[in-house]
Amino acid sequence: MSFKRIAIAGLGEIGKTVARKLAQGLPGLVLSGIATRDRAKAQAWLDREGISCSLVALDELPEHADLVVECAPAAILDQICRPMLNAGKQVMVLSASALLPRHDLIELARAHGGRIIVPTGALIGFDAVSAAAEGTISSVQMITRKPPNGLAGAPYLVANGISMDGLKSALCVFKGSARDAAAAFPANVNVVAALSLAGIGPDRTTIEIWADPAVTRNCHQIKVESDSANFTMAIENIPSENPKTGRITALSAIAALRKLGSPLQVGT
Ligand SMILES: NC(=O)C1=CN([C@@H]2O[C@H](COP(=O)(O)OP(=O)(O)OC[C@H]3O[C@@H](n4cnc5c(N)ncnc54)[C@H](O)[C@@H]3O)[C@@H](O)[C@H]2O)C=CC1
Ligand SMILES: O=C([O-])CC(=O)C(=O)O
Repeated sequence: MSFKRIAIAGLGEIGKTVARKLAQGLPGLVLSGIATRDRAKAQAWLDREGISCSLVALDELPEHADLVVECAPAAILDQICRPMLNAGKQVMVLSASALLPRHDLIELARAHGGRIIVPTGALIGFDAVSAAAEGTISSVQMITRKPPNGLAGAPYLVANGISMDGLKSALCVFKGSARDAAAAFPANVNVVAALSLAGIGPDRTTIEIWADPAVTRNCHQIKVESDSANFTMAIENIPSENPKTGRITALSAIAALRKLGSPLQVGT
């Protein structure tokens, strides 16, 4: 059996969970490298976990992997994707907000026979959305409610002087397109960026973002109207140790990896 070599870029909340699972074993896949900012810290973590894996530089990833799971800060998306895609390889992108304005990376994948895979991540129902998109979708509307600490520090809040401190009741902090939301909240609503790529694009997909001290989970509601079906979907994500990131995100990446090596594929 030939194994697909999987590397991880970014050993944070998502990267650690994916690394653990790959080290335990996913059929047909092998953990082949990790690119991280702080090598000493990463090595100490690998030692504690009993995982043996080379630490590599971002530009060395194509030598070590057939597919890289990108789970790093949005700012370094290009440094991860470009070398891999130039080499005709695959990148699983979690930083979907950063991908939204980067159509050139999709063109690069096309030009070199590479591939960008965006898993459903912290959201739900991309099977139904992409099926409906084969017909005609008239609207995709999303409402996100997060505990205030799941939004704190977002560039839009900082630029507009909106503080999350001592918030007593739910506050709508943003209403607009997925494109504008991804730029305004790059580490908080990757979900709407990915949803827009699955459906009708970043300008027609809309979102309201609420900071809500009454919720403890990252809650997303989606309403889709189309000529094949109307549907509403909701998910309440338990935040991980990183309050911005739901626990299910890493599991979605693992499920997408598992599909790569599986003889049975269920769902679109
Ligand atoms: N698509 C989706 O549904 C979701 C996407 N995300 C996104 O996924 C990405 C990862 O999320 P988390 O794991 O929660 O973030 P995290 O902040 O826990 O981990 C990111 C890791 O990247 C490392 N890093 C920083 N600079 C680096 C460099 N130059 N080279 C290699 N590594 C570097 C950091 O040290 C950190 O360990 C973020 O962009 C986040 O916004 C998060 C949740 C849902
Ligand atoms: O999309 C994101 O960046 C994270 C998110 O909303 C969640 O984990 O529920």
